[in-house]
Amino acid sequence: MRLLVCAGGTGGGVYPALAILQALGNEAENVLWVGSEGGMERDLVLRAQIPFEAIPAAGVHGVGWRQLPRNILRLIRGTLAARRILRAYQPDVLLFTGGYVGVPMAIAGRSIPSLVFVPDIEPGLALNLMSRFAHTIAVTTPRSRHYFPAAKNVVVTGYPIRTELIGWQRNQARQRFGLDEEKPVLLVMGGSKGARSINRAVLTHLEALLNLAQVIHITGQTDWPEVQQQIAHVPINLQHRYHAFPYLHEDIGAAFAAADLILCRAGASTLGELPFFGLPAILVPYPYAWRYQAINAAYLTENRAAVTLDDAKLSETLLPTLQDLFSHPQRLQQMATAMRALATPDAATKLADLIRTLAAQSPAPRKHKEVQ
Ligand SMILES: CC(=O)N[C@H]1[C@@H](OP(=O)(O)OP(=O)(O)OC[C@H]2O[C@@H](n3ccc(=O)[nH]c3=O)[C@H](O)[C@@H]2O)O[C@H](CO)[C@@H](O)[C@@H]1O
Repeated sequence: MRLLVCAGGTGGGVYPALAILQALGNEAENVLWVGSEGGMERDLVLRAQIPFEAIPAAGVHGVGWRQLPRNILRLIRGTLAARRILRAYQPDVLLFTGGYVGVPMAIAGRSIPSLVFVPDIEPGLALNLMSRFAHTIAVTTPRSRHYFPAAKNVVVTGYPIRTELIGWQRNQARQRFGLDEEKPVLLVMGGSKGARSINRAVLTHLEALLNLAQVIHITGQTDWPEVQQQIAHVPINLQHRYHAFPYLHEDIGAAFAAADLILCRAGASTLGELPFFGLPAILVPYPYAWRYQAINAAYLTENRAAVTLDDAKLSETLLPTLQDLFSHPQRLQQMATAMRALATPDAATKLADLIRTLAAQSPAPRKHKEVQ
């Protein structure tokens, strides 16, 4: 099977595809990953030792008049580059999991069997466009179905989990970070790039927060220097409770397994990774990402697995919410149970099966008309 993965932008577009490749195992030997020039996918994909090529990509929706001609030009250049890659690589199947980079590839490769995995409940603009060309659309929750025409082949698979997240025991995970086994642990993260408002609210209340719980704080690269300066102001007797990192690669699974509660954005991964770990959440949807994160957060909150806080009021609401939750361990336990009930641990396997089925439908090699 010759598989071409086209995904990128941020971690949210990359990790689901990596999880699917892991589930394909040896069958995924012939893989080429096409990402966007300058995206964060390059490092993540090369880290996983997968061959990588970059093409120009840019969004055109909601872009100002000055920027629009430049972005349209990039889209055209991206489509031409995608055609060249398809002609040279001749894939049997295309896999898309997110990012603008998929749009030129979906246009250039529209005759090739393709799977679009939509991680968020509501498909973003780019995935919506790609799904028009897709042979199969896979979604995280049944709630996504009504965003697609009934005639489309939509399969609910759940959100795929990377193998490096699996297998951590709570004790072992706590030891990994040098955490006390008895005291509660709060994990703070802002998605793959960090979240300034979450970082600011945590730093503002850090002392009070460390009196409530031990904290693993993943800051993102941008705010890391500022956070490092603040660490010096943490009272000496509380410093051992604060564990800050700019980013965690393989150890992110240990952070999830060690925590009793997470404070985070509501990116698509929260629909899969938090249920997998049965990790109750305080969700702060990113207010500038259309409605996607608000819809994800509403789903987890309606299922009583999370509470949602407004980004604009976070500095006032964060501490009382944490005090309330940590003083009601039974409620936290109920949220954990509700979160675990949403888990779909076989999602990666189901997605790998869909790819196998599509590969079997692939026309004889070197017959894809659009790319000749
Ligand atoms: C601001 C923005 O537009 N965010 C979007 C972006 O978020 P983002 O790129 O943050 O994506 P997600 O929240 O879905 O996933 C983040 C991923 O990064 C991993 N991780 C994070 C930090 C770390 O230190 N180590 C690590 O491995 C997490 O485990 C997770 O797998 O893509 C998501 C998926 O389309 C969308 O739902 C979000 O709305």
